[in-house]
Amino acid sequence: MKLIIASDHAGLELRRELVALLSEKGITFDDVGPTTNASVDYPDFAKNVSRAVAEGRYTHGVLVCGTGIGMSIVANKYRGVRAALCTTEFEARMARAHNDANVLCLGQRVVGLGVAWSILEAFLATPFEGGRHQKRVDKIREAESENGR
Ligand SMILES: O=C[C@H](O)[C@H](O)[C@H](O)COP(=O)(O)O
Repeated sequence: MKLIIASDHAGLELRRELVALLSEKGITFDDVGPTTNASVDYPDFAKNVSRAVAEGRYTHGVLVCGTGIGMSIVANKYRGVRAALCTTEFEARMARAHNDANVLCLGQRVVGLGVAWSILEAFLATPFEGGRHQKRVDKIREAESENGR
């Protein structure tokens, strides 16, 4: 697993807390900012992470903004990126097991640290089930091709 994480200003605090927990647990990652809480545009950070996952430089990405919505909208524009906005651990497990999601989006203004950490842990620990879900993921790829992504 190769993990990359970023946020905007509205997700900065939660990102910092998650990054501290990842380090504590010995999980390696690259944190690509931002480094100050100055207001920034979430698409700029979503693009960096999504491009890195789309190009195969990272296997998993995490994006945090105020709601997680803007980040997920941008991330899902990238071919090969399956971004899931999760507010519960169950959603994170399903996003991995059924959808083979490779980018997790979180909202700092929506979930607290405890819930966010349980979501992230589930996201990182749950394997894709394959089987009947594989052909559905293949159809997502077909949809990307149809739309010129
Ligand atoms: O989907 C967008 C995100 O939630 C942004 O983090 C949010 O829109 C930023 O809002 P503001 O500029 O008011 O902090």
